[in-house]
Amino acid sequence: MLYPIVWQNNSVVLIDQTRLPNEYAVIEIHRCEDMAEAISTMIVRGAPAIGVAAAYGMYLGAREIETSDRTEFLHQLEEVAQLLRSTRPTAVNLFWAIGRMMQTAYETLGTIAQIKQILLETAQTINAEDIQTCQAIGDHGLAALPKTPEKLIILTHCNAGALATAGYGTALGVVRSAWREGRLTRVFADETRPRLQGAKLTAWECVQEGIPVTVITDNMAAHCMKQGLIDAVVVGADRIAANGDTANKIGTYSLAIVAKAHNIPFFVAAPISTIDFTLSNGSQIPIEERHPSEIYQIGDTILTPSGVEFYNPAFDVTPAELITAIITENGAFAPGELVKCHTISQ
Ligand SMILES: CSC[C@H]1O[C@H](OP(=O)(O)O)[C@H](O)[C@@H]1O
Repeated sequence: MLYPIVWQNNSVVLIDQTRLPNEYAVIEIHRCEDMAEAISTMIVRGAPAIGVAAAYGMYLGAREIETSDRTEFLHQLEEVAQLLRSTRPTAVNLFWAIGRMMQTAYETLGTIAQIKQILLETAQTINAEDIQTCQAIGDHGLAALPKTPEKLIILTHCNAGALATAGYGTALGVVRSAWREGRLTRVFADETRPRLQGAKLTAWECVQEGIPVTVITDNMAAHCMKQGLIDAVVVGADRIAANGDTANKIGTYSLAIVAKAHNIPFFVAAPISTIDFTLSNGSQIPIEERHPSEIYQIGDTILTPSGVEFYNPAFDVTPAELITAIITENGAFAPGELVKCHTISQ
C-alpha cells in the first residue's frame, strides 16, 4: 500500500507530491516550520493527509519547546498550532487534527517529556486511524455504487487517493474496493486544472496498481456522460457542512451539475473528520485562493499575455441537493442525514 506520510528515524518522511509523476522523491521533515511549508506548498496535500501532517507538525513543534513550566509549554504549543492553522484554510481535517493534539496536551497531566511522548503517540494514532477509515469508506462506497450486472466506469476529480490521505484514499478508496471486488472496468480521471492532481496523481496511483485509467480534460466530462461512458462520479471533500453542502477541488460543483443533468449518481467520499457540524451550510466554508502562477504557468511555459488579471479559487461548494450520498467510515448517508453518521451502519 502507498503511504504518503511515514514516521521514520525520528522524523516525518513525506512523498514530495509536487514531483510526481515524473519523479518519486521523498523529503524528511524534522521541524514544525518545514512541515508548515510542506503543507502550504502542497508537497503534502489532500484534506486527510494535511490533517495527519499537521498532527506530526504539532509533535515536531512540541519537541523543540525548552521549558519545564506546563503553562509556558502549553502557551508555546498554541503558537505551534497557530503556525500550522495558517497554512491552508479550507480542509477542516487540518483544524480537527490540530485541535485533537492540543486537547491531548491539555488533558495530559505529567511531565513535559511525558506530554511530548503522548503527542507523538497521538499523531501516530491519527495516522493509523485514517488508513482504517479510508478502507471502511472504500467498502461502504462499494456497497453504495449502482448494482448493475455490468462492471462500472467511475469518474473522479482531482486526487482523493492514497496520496491525499494516510493511505488507501477516499474516492480512490471506493475505486480500490470496487477494483478488488471485480466491479470496476476503469476510472476516468479529470486532469483537474490548474494543478492537475488528476492527471498527475490519480493517474499515477492507478497505473501503479494496474487499475485502468483514462485521463480527460475537465471540459470533457459532460460529453463523456452524454455518450453513456460514465456510471458514477465519486469525489473527495475538504469540508462538508452540517446540511451536506461540500467543499472540494474547484470544478467539483460543475461536475455535480452535469452529473445531475445526466441522472448519474454523484458520491462524496470523506471521513467524518471532514464534516464541520459548526457550519449550518456551505456558504460559510472558507475558500482558499492560491497564487495565479498556478493558472498562467505550466513548467517553464507562460500561458497568458501580460496585462491580464487572474482569479484562482482552489475549491468550490457543491450544494447538498446535487449529492446522491456522502460515504463515510460509518456508512453512506443522504446529505441531509449527516447527524446519523456517528452511528455505525450495519
Ligand atoms: C481525500 S480528499 C482530498 C481533497 O483535497 C484535494 O485538494 P488539494 O489537492 O488542494 O489538497 C481535493 O480537493 C481532494 O478532493
